[in-house]
Amino acid sequence: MARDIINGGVTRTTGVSGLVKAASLSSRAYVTFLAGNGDYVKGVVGLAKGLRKVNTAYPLVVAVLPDVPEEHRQILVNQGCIVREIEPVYPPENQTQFAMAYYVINYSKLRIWEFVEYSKMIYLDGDIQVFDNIDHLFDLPNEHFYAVMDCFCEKTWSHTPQFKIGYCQQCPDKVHWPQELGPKPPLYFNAGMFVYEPSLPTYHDLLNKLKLTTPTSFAEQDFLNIFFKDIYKPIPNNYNLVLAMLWRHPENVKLDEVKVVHYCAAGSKPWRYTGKEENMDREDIKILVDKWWDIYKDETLDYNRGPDANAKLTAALFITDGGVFPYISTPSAA
Ligand SMILES: O=c1ccn([C@@H]2O[C@H](COP(=O)(O)OP(=O)(O)O)[C@@H](O)[C@H]2O)c(=O)[nH]1
Ligand SMILES: OC[C@H]1O[C@H](O[C@@H]2[C@@H](O)[C@H](O)[C@@H](O)[C@H](O)[C@@H]2O)[C@H](O)[C@@H](O)[C@H]1O
Ligand SMILES: [Mn+2]
Repeated sequence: MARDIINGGVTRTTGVSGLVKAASLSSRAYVTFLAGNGDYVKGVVGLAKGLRKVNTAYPLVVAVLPDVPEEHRQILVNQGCIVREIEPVYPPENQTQFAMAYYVINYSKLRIWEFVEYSKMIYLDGDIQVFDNIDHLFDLPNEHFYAVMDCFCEKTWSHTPQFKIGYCQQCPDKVHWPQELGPKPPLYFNAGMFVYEPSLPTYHDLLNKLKLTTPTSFAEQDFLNIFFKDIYKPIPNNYNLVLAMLWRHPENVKLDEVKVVHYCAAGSKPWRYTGKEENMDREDIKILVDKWWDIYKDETLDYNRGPDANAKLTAALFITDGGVFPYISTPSAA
């Protein structure tokens, strides 16, 4: 029985083919993470609308910590998101100074490996926007962990040997890794976006290994880099533009080809943007922040309120095991 979650009514089943298609489609989803009762919910609303604008075939799951208020959860459901509450994950007792104090909550991202009703997921931070359809990433071969390489040049990296000698994997020929420092560090990804396969064995392995791993500056991002180092496969920067690349490695950025923007540089969160922090007065930053706001404010992108809302078919599907019913809103009828 399909249930139309837009109006909460019970509608006619959309037919076997629709359900089979929905079932196969619904084994894939985007997922993001939301904590607290602050303004990151705006980031997630923007992300939900951005994914809708690029006509993704897949839903957006939002893993929320218990401290996310009901009002914020309702906002997300009204934007067509699938809201899943998760329990926090804390790192072992430690004296670590995280690069940002709040990074300690980011370990809770690890819960998304438990979402095994999906065979493949793409994780996106709430401060990310998708400007081109990236559904094709779901077709990447399984058994790997796909993400974009990070950059070590911001002062948030000043505690590391890479930063101290001016080495960055984004320009490995500029400053070579010196023999005396031992083997070159393995490729390191930004954990704001990645393609992965939920798996209970991997989930339990992650949590068990976390208990034995001393926390470090970039919290769960460092931990995920250690855990997945043997199966990590870099994907092009276009799939997660870490904004610092614009001034650290402009030669590696073709802005008109960028598909995903990660507003992670200090002062770049669009919903808090003032333009006052370092680099935030750059024209390219202003353009990217405006592009985020254009989507956030676009009411035609609101869920089931777009111009072709009636033409859109929405197949809601119960998955009996957990009562989870992801919805599939197919792009407007041709
Ligand atoms: O108060 C917070 C801080 C972080 N986050 C989530 O955790 C992710 C990682 O934090 P952030 O993006 O701020 O880290 P950055 O990529 O800027 O280092 C965010 O994108 C949000 O999805 C959140 O929901 N509430
Ligand atoms: O908790 C650790 C965080 O580490 C990462 O953010 C950092 C890191 O990428 C640095 O390399 C950048 O210099 C910095 O700007 C950026 O904020 C992830 O984006 C975020 O989701 C989260 O995992
Ligand atoms: Mn981020």
